[in-house]
Amino acid sequence: MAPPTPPSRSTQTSPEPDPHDDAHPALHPSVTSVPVTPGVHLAGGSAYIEPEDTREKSSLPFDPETATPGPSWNANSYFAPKGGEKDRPSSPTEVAKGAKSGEELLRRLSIIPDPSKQKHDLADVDPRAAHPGLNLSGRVISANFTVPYSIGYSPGNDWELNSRRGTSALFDSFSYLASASSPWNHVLVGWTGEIQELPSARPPSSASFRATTGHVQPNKAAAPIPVDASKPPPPPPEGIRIGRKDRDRLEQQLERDHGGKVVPVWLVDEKDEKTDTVLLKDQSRWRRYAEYELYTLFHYKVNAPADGRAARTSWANYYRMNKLFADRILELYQPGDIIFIHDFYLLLLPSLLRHRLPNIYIGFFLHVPFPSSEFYRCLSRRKEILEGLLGANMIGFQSYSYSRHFSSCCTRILGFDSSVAGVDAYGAHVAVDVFPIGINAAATQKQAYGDPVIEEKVKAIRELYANKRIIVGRDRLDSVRGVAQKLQAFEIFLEKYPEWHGKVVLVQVTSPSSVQPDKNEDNRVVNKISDLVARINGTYGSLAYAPVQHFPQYLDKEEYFALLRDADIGLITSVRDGMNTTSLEYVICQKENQGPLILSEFSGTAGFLAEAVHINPWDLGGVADAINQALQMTPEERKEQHTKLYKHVIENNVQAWTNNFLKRLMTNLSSFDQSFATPSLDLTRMLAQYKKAKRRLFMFDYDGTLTPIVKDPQAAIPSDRVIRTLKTLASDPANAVWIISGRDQAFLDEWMGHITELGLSAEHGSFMRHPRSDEWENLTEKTDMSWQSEVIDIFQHYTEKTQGSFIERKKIALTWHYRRADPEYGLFQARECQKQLEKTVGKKYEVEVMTGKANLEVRPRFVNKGEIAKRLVQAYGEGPDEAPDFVLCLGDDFTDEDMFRALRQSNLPNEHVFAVTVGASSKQTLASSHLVEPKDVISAISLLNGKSDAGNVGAVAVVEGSIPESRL
Ligand SMILES: O=P(O)(O)OC[C@H]1O[C@@H](O)[C@H](O)[C@@H](O)[C@@H]1O
Repeated sequence: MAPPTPPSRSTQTSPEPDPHDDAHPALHPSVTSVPVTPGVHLAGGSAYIEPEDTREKSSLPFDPETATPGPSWNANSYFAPKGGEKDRPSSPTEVAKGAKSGEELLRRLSIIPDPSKQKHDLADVDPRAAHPGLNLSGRVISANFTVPYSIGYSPGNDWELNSRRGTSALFDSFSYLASASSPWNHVLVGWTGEIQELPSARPPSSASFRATTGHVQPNKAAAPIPVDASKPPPPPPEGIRIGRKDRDRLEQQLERDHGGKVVPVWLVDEKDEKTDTVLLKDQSRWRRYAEYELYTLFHYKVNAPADGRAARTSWANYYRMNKLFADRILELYQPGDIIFIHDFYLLLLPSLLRHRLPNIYIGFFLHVPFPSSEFYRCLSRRKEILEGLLGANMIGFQSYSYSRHFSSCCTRILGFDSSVAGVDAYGAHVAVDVFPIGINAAATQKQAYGDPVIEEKVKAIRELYANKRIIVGRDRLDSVRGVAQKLQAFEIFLEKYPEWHGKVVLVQVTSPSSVQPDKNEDNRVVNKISDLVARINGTYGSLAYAPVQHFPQYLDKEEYFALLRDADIGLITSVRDGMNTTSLEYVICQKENQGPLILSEFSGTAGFLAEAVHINPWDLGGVADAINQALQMTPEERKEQHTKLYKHVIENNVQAWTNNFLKRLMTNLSSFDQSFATPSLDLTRMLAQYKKAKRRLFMFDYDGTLTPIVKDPQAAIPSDRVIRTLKTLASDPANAVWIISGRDQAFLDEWMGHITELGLSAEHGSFMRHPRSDEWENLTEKTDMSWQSEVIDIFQHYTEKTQGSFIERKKIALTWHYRRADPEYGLFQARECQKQLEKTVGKKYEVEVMTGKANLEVRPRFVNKGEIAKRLVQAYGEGPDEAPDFVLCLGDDFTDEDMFRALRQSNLPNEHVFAVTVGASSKQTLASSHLVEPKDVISAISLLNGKSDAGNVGAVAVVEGSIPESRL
């Protein structure tokens, strides 16, 4: 089949702006405020500067020497905005200026396509070509908490859009997706962020230099931003009112003025329908739950118990925010789009989307750490968050340990089967994988080395710190960044290695945090850092020398790159960190100097940069020693280390990361595509055959089929609804209804014995009780049972080793249960036990060792549920008017596969047999269809009984993988 052809935009010649046209991204400047120029209609919505990386194929890695930077939406967006003319986007007039011919002019204005800058020949490089079955639209809709701008509003005027600081790697990924270098069309959906009203009267920010050393200010022209000034000024108490015209204007600006289409999500407090005006009051409330609860806990910090009402409100806001994102995305969605959701602000979005569009393709990436289950389980909304995420088809993490923690939480908290490859949830397989994010390496290199201003600064900083070795650190103001640990380790270094006094400086830049979990903590961190700096400089400094140069500010980008280039050591001591982009930028900037990188093993980057010097930031003496060793590395050692690091950062750049994620998502979508998976039970067909049939046979497993699996097997008793449903079914004389279970006679008698119309089979077919009879037939009477004592001994051994496990002794079969034990340890022990049983009793006797749901069972090989199924079918006779003309067989585990096998081997026509497994559609099974859980089984039987609530089962199929809203 030919690969789906994405809507071709590169051949667009219409002068009318096409709202879906994102083929011509603008090279995103650091500050933009572009009016929509009346009378100038440009393809793609605005004039653009083609990113220089159009030659860069998506088949990465590329050659760092020749590669040029990709478009940079906010490349290094944490830099102080400059606002100068050269940073403004080019107006159409400016773009047109240098054109040497009419054709070039039209090309520059994007009115006709530039052949050298078209998207690649998709058949050659498009990864979608490998997955024709997915019917992809060719578009990626990214969902990120905010758009890449800080937005300023002045009623009636163009909106002011300033590059948003932080998450530069992610914004570069969006930029890449929107560029001509990627085969995708791209739309970014994000909140506007806290909109600031711009009254002309408002005085400019009174930023002042607050370096705590007071000794050196690297560049007076840089606009250092004091930490406290980073937060937007509080909105006026009555809030900000925004009318429809102004909102439309922002949407137009965002749609036309950037490297891809941006669609804002409006999070508002009130809306006046009459005037179509929205009111924004407490704008920060949308981030509160994510930043106060999730960010904190995901970084292994616990908040003090808070007032319950406030917690409920912030959760409600979080849910609502996710819901509004879902609404916005669904307005844009076209079948075949891929939804790529980012980070901890949008953890509920996957399921909210899946709930409404069951077949939507969703990838999710978590940029921050995911904590171990021991920590995660402290979260009060732990279930809802996991369930929200499990609506995705694939979930990506920065490092292997985070992905393992996640899978483990799904098993421990939700009871889902999981492995390192993924989680089986709600009848679907959710893939889990690791994708450490990179940076736009080529762009960083070009910026750091191509600019004469930077060259000058490199010289100036060198002169400033002449004869000194520079250790550089740049971190956000947040206790998890480990700045205090860094300073303490540096203090120990100075104490332990006095030979370095006067010869080493630590230049530490601390920029404001991108999240606002706790103001008090911010202040505590600021005070602690100030105290440490003062103490170190007081103890080891002099009038001419301050060992710590601390700058609590954003640095101008030229200064930042110059500093990274001048440094002799990069020092990262985060105590918890998803991915540290400073360390990657440092590696690029050290192309000439080849300085070593000291990196905390608690940063997600450590797994990515295995060649760096890894340290434990809590081991202050160890960090001090690492600094000393790094300072003494020979040029050969430095070169060897740096070459490896550099290659790694260049090859695993953000473009490669983006491509990798999407490629893996598509592979997963293809392998778990519904056409390969077990289909849902076709209720209509089943009902039609049921109505036609005259001799009907029903075979139901019990645990996991008619009742859910619970911690205590004795507590798995049939509900009133199950009993009534079975009774009604069995009361039809045309129906033979059997329960075929691994349970013993006593249990089946106790709970279902009173329904005399039912047939019962206990212990996997060892015993049978026919309908309307009290007698149990023993099919194993003559069997040698000497194996039992040996099995008991082995089970006993594992019971002693596995807290919470226990043995169930039945007449014939023996079961070892670990469902009350630690799920992961229990599973591990069960595998060991199984191996031992198979090597010993399994070889000596005719017995089978079977894995069940959190249990292991041993029983004689010749008795199994398949034999019973065979018997029951044969009991009708073989002739066309004798054999059952409707068979419904339901089971959930390995032991039930014997029944499905027996039915496959029978001579019954396929259309008369409904072999149904209960569980994930991805499960390996001999059944021909599946239902998700026991309640769907009861709904399906009710449908045959003619009960109206049977409709639920259809709904279950539709909302597979979604969270019930009531749980939220
Ligand atoms: O075959 P079923 O009904 O799924 O039961 C499987 C097992 O389920 C367990 O819960 C019982 O304790 C076992 O005795 C039984 O064998």
